[in-house]
Formats: sequence, C-alpha cells, structure tokens
Amino acid sequence: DDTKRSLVQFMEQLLPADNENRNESWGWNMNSDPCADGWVGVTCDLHNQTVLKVILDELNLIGTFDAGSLCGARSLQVLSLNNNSISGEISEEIANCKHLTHLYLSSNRFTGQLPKSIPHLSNLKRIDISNNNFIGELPSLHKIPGLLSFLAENNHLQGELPEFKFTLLERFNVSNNEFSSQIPDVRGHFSADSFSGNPRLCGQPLPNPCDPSKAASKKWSTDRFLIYTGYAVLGSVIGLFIVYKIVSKSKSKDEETDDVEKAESDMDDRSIKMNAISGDDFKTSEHRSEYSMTSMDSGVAPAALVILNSSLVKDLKFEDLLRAPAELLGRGRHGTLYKVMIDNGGTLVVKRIEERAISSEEFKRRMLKIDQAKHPNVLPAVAFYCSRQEKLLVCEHQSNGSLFILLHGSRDDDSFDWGSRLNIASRIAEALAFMHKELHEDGIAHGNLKSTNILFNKNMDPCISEYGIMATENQEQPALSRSISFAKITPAQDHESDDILFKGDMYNLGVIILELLTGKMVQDGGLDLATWVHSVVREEWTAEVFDRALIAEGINEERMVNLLQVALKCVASSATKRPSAKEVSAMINAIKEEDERSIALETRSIKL
Ligand SMILES: Nc1ncnc2c1ncn2[C@@H]1O[C@H](COP(=O)(O)OP(=O)(O)OP(=O)(O)O)[C@@H](O)[C@H]1O
Repeated sequence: DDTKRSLVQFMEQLLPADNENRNESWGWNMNSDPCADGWVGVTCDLHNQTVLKVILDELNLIGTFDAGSLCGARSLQVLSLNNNSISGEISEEIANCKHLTHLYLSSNRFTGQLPKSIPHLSNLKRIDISNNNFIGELPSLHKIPGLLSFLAENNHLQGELPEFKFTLLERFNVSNNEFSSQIPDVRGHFSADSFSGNPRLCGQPLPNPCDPSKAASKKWSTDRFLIYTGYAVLGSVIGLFIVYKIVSKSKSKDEETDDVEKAESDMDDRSIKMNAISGDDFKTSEHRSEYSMTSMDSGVAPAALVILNSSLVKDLKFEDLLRAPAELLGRGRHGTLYKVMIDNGGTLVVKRIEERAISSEEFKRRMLKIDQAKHPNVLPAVAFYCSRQEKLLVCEHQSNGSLFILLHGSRDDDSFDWGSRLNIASRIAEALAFMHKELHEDGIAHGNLKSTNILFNKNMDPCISEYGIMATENQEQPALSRSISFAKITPAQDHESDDILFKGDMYNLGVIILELLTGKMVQDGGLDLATWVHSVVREEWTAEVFDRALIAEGINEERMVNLLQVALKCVASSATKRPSAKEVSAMINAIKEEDERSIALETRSIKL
C-alpha cells in the first residue's frame, strides 16, 4: 500500500496535458493495484508483487518531478520519463531509490543542479539527462562503480568537468553545455563530439589546446614556489643533519622498525584502487583489473595476506590478487565485493570491507577465531588481508547463487518446493546454532544475516557467508545502526548481556524463514515483512501469508503454520524473548520429522 500511495502521489504532480483522455485503464489511483491491474508504464516482478520499472516516455506529462514520493517505491530499478514536459528540480530524495539502475530524464524541462546525493545511487548503470535545462556543477559521478553511460548534452552545466572512469564508460556526452576547464584524460575512449559546444572547455580530444599563457603563469608561480621551498628544505636538512649526528647512535634500533612500517604503509597507498568493471569489460583481456598494482617491484614483503585454506589457493600472494582481473559483484552497506579470477583457474570473491565497519585489530581477531569454528554449512574464508588501510576477506566463488536469487529471481514455481525450503531453514539454523556455540565466548555473532548471504555450494547445500565480519559494537555509525541486528538491540540492552549480540542474528534468521514461507522480498532489514506477516496473522488471514507456489503445491497449511510460529518467535520485538539458534534448530527439526512421518503415512495409504 505504501508503494501504491507513493506512486499515486508522484503521478498527482504529473498531469498529462490531455488529462481528459486518461481512462480507467490508466490506473495510478488508490482503488487499483499497480501490478495486478497493470498501471500504464509500470512493470512488476514475475510474482506481480514488486514494482521494478516506471516507464512513462512521450505521454505529454507536465508538472514537476516528485522524487520524494516516487522513491517511496524503494524497489524501483528503472525510471524513464523521456520526451515529456516535466519541469522543476530533482530533489536529494532521489537517493532513496537506491535500487535504481537506469535513470532516463532526457528531453524535458528540468532545471536546477543535479542532486549531490546521486553518487549514493551505487547501482546506477545508465544516466540520461540530455536536452534539459540543468545548471551548476556535476556531482562526483565517478564514485558510481558500474556506470556505463552518462549523457548530459544540451544543458547548461558549468564549472570543471570532473573525472570519470572513461575506460569503463560505453557512452559519454557532455556536448553543448558551459563547462570551463581542461578535459580530463579520456584515454582515447571518446572523440571531440562528446565535448564540443563548450566554448571554455579545452584540451584533448578537442582541437583547441588549453590557454598556454595560463599554463605559463601557473608554471612561473610553481617555479617560484619550488625555489623558496628548496631554500627552506635545504636549511632544514642542514639543521636535521646536525641533530641526527648527535642522536644517531641511540636511534639505530628504532629506525629498523620505522622502515618496516613505512614499507607497509607505502604498499597500502599504492596498492588497492578497486574500481568497478562491468561484466562485459571483465571478458576483454585489455581491461585488466583497475585495481592491479602498477609497481610491485619495491621489494616489500606482502606479509599481511593470511592464507587460511591453502588447499584452495596454494601460494596465493597479495600481489596475485591485486593483479588478477576483477568484476564488481556488488556494493553493500559494509563493503564492495569483487569476483577475481586467479592464475590457477580458480575464482575467488574478495570483499573490501568499509573502513568504518570494523577496526583492523578486531577484524584480524575475528578472522582467526572464526576460522577455528568450521561447519559444512558455513562458507569458510580462504584468506584475509589486514593492514592499517585495507581489510579484505577472500572466499571461494559460489556459482550456484544465493537464497535471494533462488527466491526472487526468475524461477518456475515448481522448482523450489516445501521440502527444499524446510531443509534450507533447518540447515541454516543448525549451522548458526553451531557458530553461536563456538563463538559465544568471543562475542562474535554473524551481524548481517540475510538471504544474499546464504549461498549454495556446488552440491546445492546452503552455506552462510560473511560470518562475523561486522563489529556489532559500532553502533554510533548511522549506516550500521540501520542494520536490523543493531536496530533491534538498544544500547541499554547491549550492556545487559553478551547474549543479546546473538539475538540480532535470531531476528534475521526469522526474516529469512519468513522469506522462505512468503516468497516475498525484504526491505528495511526485514521490518516490513515481519510487520506485514504479523498484521495478516492478527487478522486471521494466515493462509494469505504463504507463497502461492506452496499453496499450489498442496502443502498442508498446518505444517506451514508451525514454521511460521517459529519465524514469529524469532522476530519478536523484544530481543530477550527470541529463542536461541539451538532452540530454533530443534523446533525446525521437529517440524521436519513430523513432515517426514506424514509423507511416509501418505505413501503407505496410497499403497494400501
Ligand atoms: N562467495 C560468493 N560467491 C558468489 N556470490 C557471492 C559470494 N559472496 C557474495 N555473493 C553475492 O554477491 C552479491 C553482492 O554481495 P555483497 O556482500 O556485496 O552484498 P550484500 O550481501 O547485499 O551486502 P552487505 O553484505 O555488504 O550488506 C550478493 O548477491 C551475494 O549473494
């Protein structure tokens, strides 16, 4: 209903010029459903539950673009409003459309600056804002890792043309604007056509070179600066030399330590520039990983890569990882994930963990502890790298995808039956119970359990990935506090007992079971799904909760209700009321046994 309301409010600001021609079939009102009733321009997922695209090209729309309302439909991936007469500015609230991959606003009457929040739309692949009246400077769009096209021709954009990852862009056009700077190095990827019509833009690939007098005056002042700095440095060196002579004997030991530290820090500085590479780029050999190290000839020992599973990556070195071609798999709240092909033909994933997610010391401590707790349904780390500036987790790539994809990707409904779902719930609960037991004393919970972190190994067994790589005590970070495991634990409770750390995982396990039962996608860390299920159950429409595929399979409702009860216990709003993973595992196993018994009975009665 929230999505519907958001869409209706958005459309209220965009009346078609020929409004009277709109008939009932247009939709976009509170009395109909955007998916089931096929609103004009709306495309939903296969289950008709989630709005994915809004495409309203050439519909004579006038009025203003209300990003605040539209982005209440958080699942939106494609927005296309090309060739209308929409005016006004795009508000910063566009950043709430965080799943947006395509933003097409070409040939309208948009004005104002592009919002500074656009770089937060990290999934964006294509932006087309051409033929509008946008003004001002461009935000730092190079921060969007997988951007493939940026078209902004025929606007009034000004100021310096910022850096873009030109080697990764397929299309780029800023012609006919008011940019005034030197063009950054486009590495031969785009011609003058992409930049023409900006009288104050200069340098390659445009024919007009940058003003040499400006360059000369800059050089003159640079020269002077260098001369004065030279005198200052010379003076300091002489002074320091005298001091050095006096204290050199007593310092000799300390210097050795400093050298090692400096070498490590040098390596960090030059090493990792993990930039996005699209799937297509990954295939072509000329696009080596952009985070390849350019010079590893410094003789610095890459001591910080700790190999935990040498059978998988014998002799893997830090520089092998950095040099290998990489493909961006995703950018989550806590880091960026790359798929990396190493020389021995293996495929790894490398998670580059955000600076703020966890401290280096804590990360290292956790990695070593977690490595000791091995369970067949927990994906082990192959290696980790930890220095002052970088934290990397290396795992084997699992090509069978995640539970999220199995549930929400395109599948024929028979393929994911009740038995498989129950089995997955049971395996995850069992694995979580094991990990909680092993790591309880060390206070290491998973911290970010969700269906994208349940991966299927080559035998299609579910495996929990990314166990424990987020520090739960980091509650003051706003981004982290949105994670449901933290959101559900108040700081006061957190101090009461260490157990509470693990109750965040239990909430998240409950949400995963709800996803398995309902087939519905989760937003806001599961709060929406839990609230929805509670409200349906309260109204005694319990049957409405279950995935239609399960109903179609003819599964006895009672069996599903038993599992639903378990999930609801896990998502109890009071953390202390949630059962432990061990208890959940026992409850699910009891349901499984009951299930197997009734199947055996059914088979017997059929035989009789
Ligand atoms: N080892 C792996 N093998 C194959 N796919 C993986 C592996 N690890 C993660 N993935 C998939 O890659 C995608 C991106 O993962 P990532 O961890 O960046 O995103 P996330 O789990 O949504 O975010 P975050 O964990 O940062 O909150 C997810 O769909 C995930 O299922």
